[in-house]
Amino acid sequence: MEEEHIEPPPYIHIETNDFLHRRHKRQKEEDIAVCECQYNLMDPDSACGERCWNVSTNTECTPGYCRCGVYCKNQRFQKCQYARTRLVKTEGRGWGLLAEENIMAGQFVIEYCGEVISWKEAKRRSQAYEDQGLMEAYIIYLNTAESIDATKKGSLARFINHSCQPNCETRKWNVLGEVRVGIFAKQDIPIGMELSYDYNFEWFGGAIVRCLCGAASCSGFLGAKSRGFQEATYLWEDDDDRFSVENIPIYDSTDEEHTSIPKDILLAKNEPITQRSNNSTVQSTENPGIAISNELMAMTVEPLMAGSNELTPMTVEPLMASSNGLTPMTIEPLRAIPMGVDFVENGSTEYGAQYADDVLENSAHRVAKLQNQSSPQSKNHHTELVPVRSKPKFRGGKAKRGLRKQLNVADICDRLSSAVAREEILYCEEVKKQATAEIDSLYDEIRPAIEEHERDSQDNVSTSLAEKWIEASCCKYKAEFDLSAAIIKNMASTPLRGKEDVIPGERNGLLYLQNGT
Ligand SMILES: C[S@@+](CC[C@H](N)C(=O)[O-])C[C@H]1O[C@@H](n2cnc3c(N)ncnc32)[C@H](O)[C@@H]1O
Repeated sequence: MEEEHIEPPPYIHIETNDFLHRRHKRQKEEDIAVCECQYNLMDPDSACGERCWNVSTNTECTPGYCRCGVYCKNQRFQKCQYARTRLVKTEGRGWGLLAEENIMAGQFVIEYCGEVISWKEAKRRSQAYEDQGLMEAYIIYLNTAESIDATKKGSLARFINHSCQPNCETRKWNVLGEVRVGIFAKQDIPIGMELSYDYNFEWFGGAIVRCLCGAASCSGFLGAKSRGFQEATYLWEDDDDRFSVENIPIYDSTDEEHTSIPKDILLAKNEPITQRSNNSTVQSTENPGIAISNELMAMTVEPLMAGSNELTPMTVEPLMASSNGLTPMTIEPLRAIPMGVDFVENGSTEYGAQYADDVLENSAHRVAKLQNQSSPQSKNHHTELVPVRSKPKFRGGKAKRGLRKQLNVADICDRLSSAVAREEILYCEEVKKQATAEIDSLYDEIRPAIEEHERDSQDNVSTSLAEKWIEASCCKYKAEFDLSAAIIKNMASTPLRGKEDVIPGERNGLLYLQNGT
């Protein structure tokens, strides 16, 4: 093995994010969340463990404010309390990171650090890196307005490879007023195993890379669910030839030897750049031997509702009709699934706070009517859905924004038999969540400015902040619209299934594979 002779291409190692387009936020005293924990020598869990309010809201305790003082266990990002890891050369996937100790499920592994840049800059850089022939992409989403670029500066987390069946996941934490991204173990990880997470929702894009994770559930390409990938491959257009990417240049990471970071973007050292080698020092996280099969067939879909409001049943060809023996089926039109209501497991339905009572009344009436009208097939799916009104609870202005009509995406996904359809909806939901989180964090920024303005009515709220707010609002509305559109499209154009058809182990319409299954 050449392990001792080769090194990864140079980069600048950092352990906290570097802010390029703005200053690090200063946490205001009134914004500091102080938990109720008090350290008790006899109970080690008393010092900000699972029961800590801050832990349950993914917020780190602020030193000097937490009563547990030095015993506080909820400052892991701040104290860089990382798991022990080791860099290794993998087969075909460049460098990777291994667990160098046994890691427990839920454990904080490492922070994904890099340069915090605006979304516009991320787009510009991503294109520039691609133009420079950089095959490894290190930009991930932080929120709808910002990204983290670990290309030139970063922590060891930049070496964690993607897997479609990963043992880690990313989680966002609030640390001293800033959002930071951590890699957390999804399961117990034994010493020596390669760490991986699913890039999909974080992936900024870049060259299209064939995924070599080897998982049985492999989606074929890195970030196949990412917006960048979908835009590049025109997934939802015309004949809906999703995943038919023959015309797009695909970078297969085993195809060629290549330099990782072009010399002109290196900041750390001016050393010769390490060539990618096919020598392997580790095995892939899962089944490295499994050949990648990505034979998804294009699906034929009749035009959506043919431009009329008449809701008539439509014929849909199933996905992969030739391989799984499914035959074309007739599905009920969308009316069988009333939108704008939240289907709850026990049959109750919650409406959003913004609906006036008469709207609620009408909706309830309509839902009940539709249920009576629906065919036996749709009855089978939806007869248990009974709308009930729940009074909105307003507590302060901020909560109001959160109380919009909610869709129960998990329930909707459970009704869809097409994995691709479910994935699209889950992707849109994730984007919507990020857009919501972004506007929530902006609210915290804009609120003090507004209050200040109201108090002494002198200064205006800064234009840039107001613009940011408007932009974030637009993003959020767009994300909500995209989610609704994805649901409508997929419910109307892909086969539905009954609750009884949901496979054990399935959640949100996705099957979660256990290790070794
Ligand atoms: C964040 S970097 C990960 C570290 C990278 N392997 C390195 O050597 O620096 C992401 C890049 O690693 C490669 N990569 C990560 N996961 C992969 C996978 N499952 N299959 C193929 N290539 C992968 C791709 O080139 C991708 O652009």
